[in-house]
Amino acid sequence: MRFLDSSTPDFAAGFEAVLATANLSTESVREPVAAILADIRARGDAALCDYTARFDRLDLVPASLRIDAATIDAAIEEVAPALLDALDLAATRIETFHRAQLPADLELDDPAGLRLGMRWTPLDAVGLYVPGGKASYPSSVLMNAIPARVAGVSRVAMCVPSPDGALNPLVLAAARRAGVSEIYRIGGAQAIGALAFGTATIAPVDRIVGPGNAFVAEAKRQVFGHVGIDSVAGPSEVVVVADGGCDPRDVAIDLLAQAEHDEMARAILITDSRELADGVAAAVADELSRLPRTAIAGASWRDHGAIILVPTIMDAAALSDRLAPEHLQIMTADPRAFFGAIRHAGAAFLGRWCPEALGDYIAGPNHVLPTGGTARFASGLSVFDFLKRTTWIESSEAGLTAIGPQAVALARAEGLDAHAESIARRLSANAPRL
Ligand SMILES: NC(=O)c1ccc[n+]([C@@H]2O[C@H](COP(=O)([O-])OP(=O)(O)OC[C@H]3O[C@@H](n4cnc5c(N)ncnc54)[C@H](O)[C@@H]3O)[C@@H](O)[C@H]2O)c1
Ligand SMILES: N[C@H](CO)Cc1c[nH]c[nH+]1
Ligand SMILES: [Zn+2]
Repeated sequence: MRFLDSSTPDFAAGFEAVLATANLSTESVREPVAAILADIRARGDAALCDYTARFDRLDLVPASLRIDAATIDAAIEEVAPALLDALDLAATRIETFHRAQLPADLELDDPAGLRLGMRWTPLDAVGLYVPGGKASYPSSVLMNAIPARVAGVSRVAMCVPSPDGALNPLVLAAARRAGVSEIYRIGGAQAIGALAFGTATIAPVDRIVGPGNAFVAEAKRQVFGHVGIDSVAGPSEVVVVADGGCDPRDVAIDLLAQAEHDEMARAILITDSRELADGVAAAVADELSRLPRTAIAGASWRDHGAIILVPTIMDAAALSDRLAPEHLQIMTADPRAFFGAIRHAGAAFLGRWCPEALGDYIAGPNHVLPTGGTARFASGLSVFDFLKRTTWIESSEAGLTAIGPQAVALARAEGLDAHAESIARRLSANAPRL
């Protein structure tokens, strides 16, 4: 963990180093991912089965890539009813929040006599990536699939790795609850390649969404253009802004809740209280000694963790914006005032009673969020990722007469005579000539 005091002369260099580790780079896996994608494109299912055997230690044949309905039914039978109820509450809340996002079509009466509009249409087929290497994520199934269904996508294909053949029953229950159409037991770059290019068993999709490790993130980046993708959601991150009124143990466990996702995850505290900073450092060490995922969380905290001391809590806003974190947890006396000063964050959690984990599971907004500083220009998953827009123009003869001559003039200025003629030939003889 790095400790930085913004009042010291070496702070700028130290903060640059924090920024450097926070910037998403998948450069180191660019070549292996390109090779996997090329192989999937060339050899389809056979390559998919080979990589699954190599990386997930699971021997498959093409017919066993897809998880059948009987396996899903049997898995759901295994899940405790109370857990299915919790899943259902989460699904209902996520559905309500995403339904409220649905945009209305636009239709304008134009003063020149045309009608102009914009119509939203759901995508036909999407691919959802649900991570499954170091942990299982039933919650990510809901977060990926529910917005797709709310948007009206008819084919929702999901890939989830099952290392050593282990399938999490709650992942399958979540897929059933959220209305996933097809589930494949594959992961990594090979799953992204199969969804993008298609194989004999898996039909290609139009857009691939969902978080994953560096291999998944880089594969999505490489298939972009052939298919659409959402933002690049890589290893998890949190910036916690906390003042001296907070309990150091609350802050410590909130930082570790992110660190336990991945050795590459990043958890950063910014505070105006030296006492809190020292208390959190001690509490993290203590909590790490008892947490089951101590190896992963400990490595993340050691290599990517930071505590930054600032003179006043509002000074934390500019630093947080430079990090543009996936999650920003605001534990200050007036969290709304602090949030008002923030421009870049995937999602914000306001107040001492709002740990980020509440948003991971059940609050309603999506937990698939931009990481690695990409919150500067990207947003979390929403119904908009599953919709596209078509604009439309309807013109009468009067409308064409009103604005056609200017279009003819512009077409001639571009030297595009067929464009000019296609309008000019429809203009009435007494329309103005420019
Ligand atoms: N941003 C978000 O919304 C969000 C949500 C949940 C999880 N996450 C992140 O998703 C990530 C999940 O990662 P994960 O590893 O647990 O699961 P994963 O499913 O993303 O990756 C597992 C796959 O990686 C591939 N792989 C592993 N080692 C490889 C190698 N050496 N060469 C080629 N391929 C290899 C394998 O095919 C394996 O199936 C974590 O970083 C977690 O923080 C992010
Ligand atoms: N915090 C993760 C996004 O970075 C999402 C998640 C799923 N389950 C638990 N957490
Ligand atoms: Zn989480």
